[in-house]
Amino acid sequence: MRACRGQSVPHTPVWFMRQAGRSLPEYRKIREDVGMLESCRRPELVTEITLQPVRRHNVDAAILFSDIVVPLAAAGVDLDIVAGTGPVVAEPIRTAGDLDRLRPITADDVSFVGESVRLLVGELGATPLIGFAGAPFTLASYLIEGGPSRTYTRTKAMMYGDPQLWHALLSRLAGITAAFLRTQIDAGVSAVQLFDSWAGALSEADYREFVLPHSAEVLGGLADAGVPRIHFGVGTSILLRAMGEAGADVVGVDWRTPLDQATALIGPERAVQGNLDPAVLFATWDVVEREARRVLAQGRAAPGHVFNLGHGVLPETNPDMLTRLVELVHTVSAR
Ligand SMILES: O=C(O)CCc1c2[nH]c(c1CC(=O)O)Cc1[nH]c(c(CC(=O)O)c1CCC(=O)O)Cc1[nH]c(c(CC(=O)O)c1CCC(=O)O)Cc1[nH]c(c(CCC(=O)O)c1CC(=O)O)C2
Repeated sequence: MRACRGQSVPHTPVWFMRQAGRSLPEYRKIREDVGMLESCRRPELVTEITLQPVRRHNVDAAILFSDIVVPLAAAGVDLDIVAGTGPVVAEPIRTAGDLDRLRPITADDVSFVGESVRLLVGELGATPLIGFAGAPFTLASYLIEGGPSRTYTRTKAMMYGDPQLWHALLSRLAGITAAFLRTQIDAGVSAVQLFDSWAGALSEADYREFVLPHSAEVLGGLADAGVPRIHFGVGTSILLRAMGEAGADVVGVDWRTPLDQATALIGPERAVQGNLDPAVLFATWDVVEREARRVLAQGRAAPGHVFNLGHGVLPETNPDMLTRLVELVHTVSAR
C-alpha cells in the first residue's frame, strides 16, 4: 500500500487482476459444482479461491474473489454470469420506468461480502486485501446492452438521446457502487479498485461529460475512508488525464500506454499500476523478462508504481509464468 501513496518500498509490489480464477487448476476444481454468482455469495469458498493465487504466486496483495455484477444482483437486477459470455441481464434497462428495477443497496444486502472480507483479513496476516467494484459506466453498459458488447450502440443511444435518464441511471449506480465498496472497507480491505473496463469506448469529451462526474462521486465519497483508491480502465490512452481527475490515488493503465507517458498525463500526485500485456505471458520467457524489465523501468518515472498486467489474467495463462514473473519483479526491483 505504500507504493499506492508514493512512499518508498523495498521492492515494487506486484499482484494481478483476475489472479484468482480460471488460470488455476485448483480454482477450476473447486468451482466444478457451483455457479459463478453462487460462489461469490459463499464466504468460505470466496476465502479459499482468493487465497489460492497468494499461496501459489507469492503476490504482494490479494484481491477479493467477487464480480462487478454482484452489487447489481443485490440491487434486484435479474442477471446471470454465463461461462464463455459474461454477465447477461434478463431485462435490459432502456426507459425511465426500468430504473425502478435498480434498488439502492444496504450493507445487509451484501453482508456475505463483509463476511468474506473479515474471514480473509484473518487468514492473510500482513498481506493486504484489495476490494473492488465496477464503475458506473461499465455497469451501465451491461444493464443497457443486456450483456457484453463491442459497439455499445444502445448505451450511447441513451447517453446522447436521453441525457436526463442517463445521468439518473449512472447516479443510482454510483450510489450502489459506493455502498458496495464501503461495505468492503468497513470489513477491513486495505485498498479498493474501481474497474471501468469499458470506458475506452468513449471519446475524452464524452467521458468528461457523461462518465467522469459519476466515477468522481464514487471515489470522492470514499476519500475519508483512509484506504488507497485505484481507478482502472482499458483502452484509456486518451482518457488518462481525465481519469486522473476522478479522485483516485492510483491509476491503472492498460498495456497500450508506456507508464512514463501515462504518468505525464496522470500527474505527479498519483501512482500508476500496470501494465504488462497479458498476452506476453504466452511468449517465451526471454520475452516476458524483457517486457517486465521495460515496465519496471518506465514505472520508475511515476511517484509510485504497483506492477500488474494491463488487464486481467487470461484464462489459458500458464500459472507457472505468473509465479516466475512475481519472483522477477521482486528481484529486479529490490532496492
Ligand atoms: O467461468 C468462471 O469460472 C468465472 C469467470 C470469472 C468471472 N468473474 C471472475 C471470474 C474468475 C476468472 O476470471 O477466471 C472474477 C472476477 N471478475 C472481476 C474480478 C476483479 C479482477 O479483474 O481482478 C474478479 C476477481 C479476480 C480475482 O479475485 O483475482 C472483475 C470483472 N468481471 C467482469 C469485468 C468486466 C469485463 O471483463 O467484462 C470485470 C472487470 C475486470 C476486467 O476488466 O477484467 C465481468 C465478467 N465476469 C465474468 C466474466 C467472464 C465470463 C466468461 O468469459 O466466462 C466477465 C466478462 C469478461 O471477463 O469478459 C465471470
